[in-house]
Amino acid sequence: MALSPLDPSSYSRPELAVVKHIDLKLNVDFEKKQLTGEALLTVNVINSIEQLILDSSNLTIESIETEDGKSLNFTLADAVPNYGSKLTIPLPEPATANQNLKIRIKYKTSPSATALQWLEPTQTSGKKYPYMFSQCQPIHARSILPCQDSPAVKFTYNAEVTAPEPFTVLMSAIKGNSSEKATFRQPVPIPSYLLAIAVAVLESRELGPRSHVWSEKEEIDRSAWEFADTEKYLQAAERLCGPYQWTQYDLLVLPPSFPYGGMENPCLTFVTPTLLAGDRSQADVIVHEIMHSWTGNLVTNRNFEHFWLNEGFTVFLERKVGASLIADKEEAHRSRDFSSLLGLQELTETVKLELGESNPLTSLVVDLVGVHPDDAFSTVPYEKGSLFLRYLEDLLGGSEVFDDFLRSYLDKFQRQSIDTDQFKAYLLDYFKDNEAMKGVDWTTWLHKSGMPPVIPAYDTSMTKDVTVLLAKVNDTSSTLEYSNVLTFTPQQMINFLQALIDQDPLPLDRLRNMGKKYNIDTSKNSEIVYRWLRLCIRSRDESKLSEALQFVNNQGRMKYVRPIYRDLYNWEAVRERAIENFLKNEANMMHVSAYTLRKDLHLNE
Ligand SMILES: CC/C=C\C/C=C\C[C@@H](O)/C=C/C=C/C=C\[C@@H](O)CCCC(=O)O
Ligand SMILES: [Zn+2]
Repeated sequence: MALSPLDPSSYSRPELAVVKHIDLKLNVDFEKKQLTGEALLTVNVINSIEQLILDSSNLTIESIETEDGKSLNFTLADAVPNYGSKLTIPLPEPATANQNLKIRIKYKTSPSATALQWLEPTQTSGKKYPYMFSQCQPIHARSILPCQDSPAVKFTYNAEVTAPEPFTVLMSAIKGNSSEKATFRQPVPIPSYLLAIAVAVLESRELGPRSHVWSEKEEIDRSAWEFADTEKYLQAAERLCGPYQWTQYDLLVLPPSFPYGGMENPCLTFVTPTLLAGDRSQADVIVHEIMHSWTGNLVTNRNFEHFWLNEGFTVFLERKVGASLIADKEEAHRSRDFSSLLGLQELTETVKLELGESNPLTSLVVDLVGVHPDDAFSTVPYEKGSLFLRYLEDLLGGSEVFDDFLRSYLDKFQRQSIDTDQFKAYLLDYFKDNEAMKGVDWTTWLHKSGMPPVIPAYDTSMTKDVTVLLAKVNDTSSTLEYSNVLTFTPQQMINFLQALIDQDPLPLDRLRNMGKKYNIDTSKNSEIVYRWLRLCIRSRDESKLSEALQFVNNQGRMKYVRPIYRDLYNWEAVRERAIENFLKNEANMMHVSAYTLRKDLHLNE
C-alpha cells in the first residue's frame, strides 16, 4: 500500500496539499449508532495536484462536490485492515500551488467506527441514556470523517452538531452559547488525532475562571472535588511555558470503559473515572494533560514515529510543574526525582520484562512502516523520552538554562508539526557554545533499543524508606507491622509495590500477610489496587482471581487492564478463564482495548 512519505500511517499526501480548515455538520443517531453529515474541507495546494487523497475508515461516502455544488467523482480503495481505505478525489482540473480548494463531503460513519464507543444505558452510571465518546489518537479520526489523518497536518475547525434532548454535545473546541444547537469553534490549528466528541446526559460544575468539569450527575460532586485545583495547575504551567493559548480548559470524566488515564483533547481533556480516588492523589494525570496544551497540542510530533516528542516532553514538564507547586525547594527537588524514579521502575519493567532489550520498539525514534501505532504504544516514549530530557538538562547546566531553552523551543515550533531531527538541530544550535553538548551520544539515545545509556543521578532520599521496607519484606524471617508503612504516602506505596513487581514473586503466604498488615488489600486507590492484584497473580493466589477479573471488567483503562491480562495469560492454570472472561466482555470494550488485548492474549495467531 502506498503511504505518505511524511507519515507511514496515512495515505494522504501532506507534501502536496494540506487541509487548513474544516466546517463540520453532524447529526447524532443513537438508534443507528451513527454520525451523519458533511465536512467542508478548505485545502491549500502546495505542489500542483490532479487529485486529492484522504484517509477514511468504514465511512459511507454519499457525495463529494465543490463548494458551489458541482459533483466530483471519487474512488474508495479496498480497505487495508487497521488503516482503512484510501479516498481519491480526482479534481475537474489540475490545481496549482497556493490555490485554495473547497470540497464538501457528505458521509455517514459506521456503528463499528474505531474512534467511537457507543455505550448502552447499562454501561453508564445513570443507566437510563446511551453515551457516545471518541478516541482519535493515533489514527482513528479517519473513522469519524474523511481527512488527512496525519499529525503532519494541522487545521482549524468549526462544528454544528445536532443530538436529541436531553443530550449534551461536547467537542475539543470552544463551546458556543446557542441554546438551539451545539456549536463549536477551534481557532488554533490541531492535528486530526485531537478531534474529539462526546454526547451524553451530563452535568457540569465550575472549577475556575476558564474551567468546568463535566460528568454524569452521579460523579459530578466527586469530580468537582477531585479536580478543584485545576486552575492552580494551569497557572503553574503558564509560569513555566507561557500563556495558555486554548482559552478554555474543561475536563470530561468518562464512563469506566475509557481506555486511557487521560486524553489531551484541546479545550476538553477526557479522563478516566479511575482518577476519582477521593484523595486527589492522581493529580499528576491532570497536570500531564494540561502540559500537553504546549507539548503535543502546540508543538506536535510530525508522525507517530516521533511520539516521544509529545509524550517525553509532556512527562518532563509534568514533573517540573508538579515540583514547582511545592514551596520548599529541596523538597520539590526530592519529589521530582521521586516521580522520575517511579517512571524509571516502569521503564525497566517495559524494556527488560515486557518488550525485551533488543526490541526495536524500545528505541526513542521508532520505525512504523508496517507497524500500527497502537501496536507500538508503551511507556518507552514517555519515560525514556523524559529521562533523555532530564539527562540533557543536567548535562547542559540545570533547569536555570534548560527552562529558557524549553520556552524558546515552544515559541519556535508552536502551531507546527516537527520531527526529532528538527528538535536536535534546534537544541544543537541553541547550545552551540556549550562544550558539554559534544558528549551526547545521539545515535544511542535516539535510535538504539534498550535502557537509556545514562541514568541521571536522581535524589533517592524519598525512596530510602521504600528500599528499607523492600529488604524487610524480602527477609521472610522478619515480622511485618502496620507501623512499617504508617508514614508512607500513596506514591511511596506505589513505588514499593512496583519494586515488588520488578522482582521475583514473593511466597504467597508472605504476600498475603503483607497485604493484610499494610492494609493494601483494602485500598481504593486504583494505582495501588492494580499493582496489588498483579502481585497476587504473580504469586499465584487463586483466591484473588475473581477480584482480578472483576477489576478488569469494571473499568477499561489499558494501563491497568493489559498488564493484568498479560500476567493472567502467563499463569497457565488460569489462562483459559482469563481468555473466556475477555471474550465475554469484549463487546463492552472500546476498539483499541479489544484490539490490543487480542494480541496480548495471542487470540489472532
Ligand atoms: C513509540 C510509540 C509509537 C507510536 C504510538 C503512538 C500512538 C499511540 C496510540 O496508541 C495512542 C495513544 C494515546 C494515548 C493517550 C493517553 C495516554 O497518555 C495515557 C497513558 C496511560 C494512562 O495513564 O492510562
Ligand atoms: Zn500524554
